[in-house]
Amino acid sequence: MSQKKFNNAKIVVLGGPGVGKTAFTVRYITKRYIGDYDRNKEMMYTYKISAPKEDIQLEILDTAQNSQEVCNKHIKWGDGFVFIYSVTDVDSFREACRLKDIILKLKGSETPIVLIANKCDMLSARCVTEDDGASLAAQLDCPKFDLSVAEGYQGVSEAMEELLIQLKRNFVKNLTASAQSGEKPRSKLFNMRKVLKKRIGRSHSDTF
Ligand SMILES: Nc1nc2c(ncn2[C@@H]2O[C@H](COP(=O)(O)OP(=O)(O)OP(=O)(O)O)[C@@H](O)[C@H]2O)c(=O)[nH]1
Repeated sequence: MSQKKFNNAKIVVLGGPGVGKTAFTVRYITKRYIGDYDRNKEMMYTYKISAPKEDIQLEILDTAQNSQEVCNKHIKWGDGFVFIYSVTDVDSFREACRLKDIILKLKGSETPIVLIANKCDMLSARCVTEDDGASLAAQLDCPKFDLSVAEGYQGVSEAMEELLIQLKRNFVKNLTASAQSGEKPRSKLFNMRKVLKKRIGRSHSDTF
């Protein structure tokens, strides 16, 4: 890892069909809810957060329904994950449980994740209980946000803030771990000097 500051992160928004992945992403970036989105379309967004010390550049991948192979590729690419299910759709909750197993296998248990129980405004259509969601969050060891992307920006913003906190914590931890193992990030100049030294050494030995 050569990056010394937490100034960028790759986030993947995952979930079953129609759970509100695009609505969530667009709400976070624009604060708006349009209500009618291109269905099953994968989109990559870049979004800059202004922070006091340094801006943070986010790449946010709003996924579509993909083959398992593509889904695994996205998971390997991401640093942090937003798992969305709809409280009105049991299948989407099962999909979140399935994704949990894949994430734990591919990325390990310390991966930054937030779990989103979306469409809480649809009270009479609710079929996934808060307890079901809480149990999944416990298995993932991650915070859960019960919200309605349709109704407001606040929950979305809080969930993303929490994910950023986890991402930063993970970044610092990895940096500390690599410093302790003596694996210092090398500058380009350092590497060039090393190559030059080797070359000079070789040409000296060629002359004898
Ligand atoms: N009632 C309600 N509808 C929502 C909410 N969030 C999203 N929707 C609606 O759910 C539908 C699907 O939303 P999308 O954001 O397209 O969902 P998606 O997960 O990106 O869908 P795919 O990419 O097709 O899998 C749209 O009609 C949204 O308006 C919500 O919080 N409440």
